[in-house]
Amino acid sequence: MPTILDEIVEQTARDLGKRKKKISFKDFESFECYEQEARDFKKALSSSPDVAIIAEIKKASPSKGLIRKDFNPREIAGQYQEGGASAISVLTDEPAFKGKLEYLEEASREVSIPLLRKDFIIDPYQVKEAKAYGADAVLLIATVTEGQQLDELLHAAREFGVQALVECYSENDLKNVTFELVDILGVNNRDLRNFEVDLHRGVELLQQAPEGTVLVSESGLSSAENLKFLFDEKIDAALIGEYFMRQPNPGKAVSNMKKQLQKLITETE
Ligand SMILES: O=C(O)c1ccccc1NCC(=O)[C@H](O)[C@H](O)COP(=O)(O)O
Repeated sequence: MPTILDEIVEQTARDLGKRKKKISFKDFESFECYEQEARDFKKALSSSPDVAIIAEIKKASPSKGLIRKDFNPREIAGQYQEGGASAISVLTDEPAFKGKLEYLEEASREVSIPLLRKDFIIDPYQVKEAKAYGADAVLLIATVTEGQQLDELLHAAREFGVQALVECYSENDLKNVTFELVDILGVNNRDLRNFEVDLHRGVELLQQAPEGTVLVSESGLSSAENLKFLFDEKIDAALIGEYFMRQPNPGKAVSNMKKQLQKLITETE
C-alpha cells in the first residue's frame, strides 16, 4: 500500500514539470539569494554544547492538518533566532504542508542563522532552486531517492553550495547511504504508515552512522526531557516543528526548552 510519502512524492514530480516551464534551471542564477554566501549549517549543529535545536516553520501537515492559523514566517524566523535556535527548517512543500518557497526567502532576509529547505527533493532542479530562495542546506530523503539518485543530488548540493541533511526512516535506508558523501544524518522518528513516533528506534538507527557524522533526531519532539534523552545518547541536534508552532511565541518556547534542558543536565552532573 502506498504511504503518504509516496503520494507526496508523486505530486511533487507532477508539479515539478510545471515549475520547470515557468523558471528555467539557468534562471536561478539571477536570483538575489543565489549569490549570497552560505551559512554553515553543519557547524551550527555540531557546535552546540548540549543539543542544537533546528526550529521548523510549519503551517500544516498531512497528519495534523492546519497547525498554526496566525502564520507570519518572517516574524517566526526572527523569534526563533532570538530564542536561541541553531538553525531554522522551512517547509516549502505546498500541497501537503501549505508551505512556500517564498517563506524561505523571507526567513533568509530576516535571520543570520542557517536555513534548511525541508521538502521532497527528487531532482537537482530543486537543489538549485533552494539556493536561489536562500537555503543553506537541503533535506534529502533516502527512502525516496535511493542509491545513484541520492548520490546525484548530493553532488548537486556540493555544486550549488548548499549542505545536505540526509534523512532515513529505516535500517534499509541506512544501507543505501554512501557515507563518504554524507556528513549530516537525520532519522525521522515518525512511522509514516501510522504516524506513530518512537524516539528510541530513531536513536538506535542514528547510532549506526560512522563516527564523526552529525546526528539529527527528527519529529515528535516536544519537551526538554526528550532533548535530555538525546543529549545522553550523544545526538547532536533535534528538529522540532509542531510543538513550537503551537506556542503563542515560538521563539520563547525555544528559549524555555533550552533553559529547561540546561537545568536537567546540571541536575544529573
Ligand atoms: O509531519 C508530518 O505529518 C509528515 C508526514 C509525512 C512526511 C513528513 C512529515 N513531516 C515532515 C517532518 O519531517 C517534520 O515536519 C519535522 O521532522 C518536524 O516534526 P514535528 O516536530 O513532529 O512537527
